[in-house]
Amino acid sequence: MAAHSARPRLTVLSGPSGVGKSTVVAHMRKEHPEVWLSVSATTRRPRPGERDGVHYFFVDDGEFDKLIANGELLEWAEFAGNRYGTPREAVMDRLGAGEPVLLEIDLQGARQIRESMPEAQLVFLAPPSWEELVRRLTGRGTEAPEVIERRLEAARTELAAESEFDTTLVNTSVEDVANELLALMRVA
Ligand SMILES: Nc1ncnc2c1ncn2[C@@H]1O[C@H](COP(=O)(O)OP(=O)(O)OP(=O)(O)O)[C@@H](O)[C@H]1O
Ligand SMILES: Nc1nc2c(ncn2[C@@H]2O[C@H](COP(=O)(O)O)[C@@H](O)[C@H]2O)c(=O)[nH]1
Repeated sequence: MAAHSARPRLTVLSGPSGVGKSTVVAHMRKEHPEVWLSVSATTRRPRPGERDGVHYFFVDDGEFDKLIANGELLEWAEFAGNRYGTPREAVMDRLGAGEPVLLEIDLQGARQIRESMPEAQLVFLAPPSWEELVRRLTGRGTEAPEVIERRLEAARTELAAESEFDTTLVNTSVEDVANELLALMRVA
């Protein structure tokens, strides 16, 4: 098979908090439930409606320490006061079975994946503008003002790192971006 038609097997989706990563992925998976998304572990408290084992594995600091110590995380990072990590085994099982895998993680995690799995494709989701990013993050209504500030501070660093990624998608239309991501993953 020609190299250009090979299916990319691991795709990392990153971008500043509030840009719409979860919204795009949820839209994509409604049409294509076969796209497997890694469920991360986090020390963040659940938001209303978030379910353990579905949106995240919600753990305390001690449990997260153990995941790190036991080598159970493929990557992990501290983001805006909480820790987040990708459980290694489930990802490796899927990749071993030849299935496409999607990670939705922050810039620090994307950099770690680039180091450990250079064959992964890194996709950056960018906002149409800074003002729109602030509007989305604030409008979501899930974070206190001081947490929004921390996330926006991190967003400046993340936006400055766009050139480290293989591809940038601008999230103007959820549907368009979901289709572009599917095409990059060779699912549709
Ligand atoms: N294309 C879009 N146009 C307008 N609003 C959007 C668009 N995409 C997402 N949103 C809205 O922006 C807000 C943030 O989206 P979402 O929670 O998916 O972001 P995220 O990147 O996953 O954030 P985080 O990294 O903090 O988890 C939500 O209220 C969502 O409905
Ligand atoms: N490095 C990692 N980052 C992750 C992981 N899971 C999620 N995230 C990123 O954290 C921020 C904040 O998420 P939120 O749900 O609290 O809004 C966001 O950028 C996520 O993409 C992970 O396993 N590793």
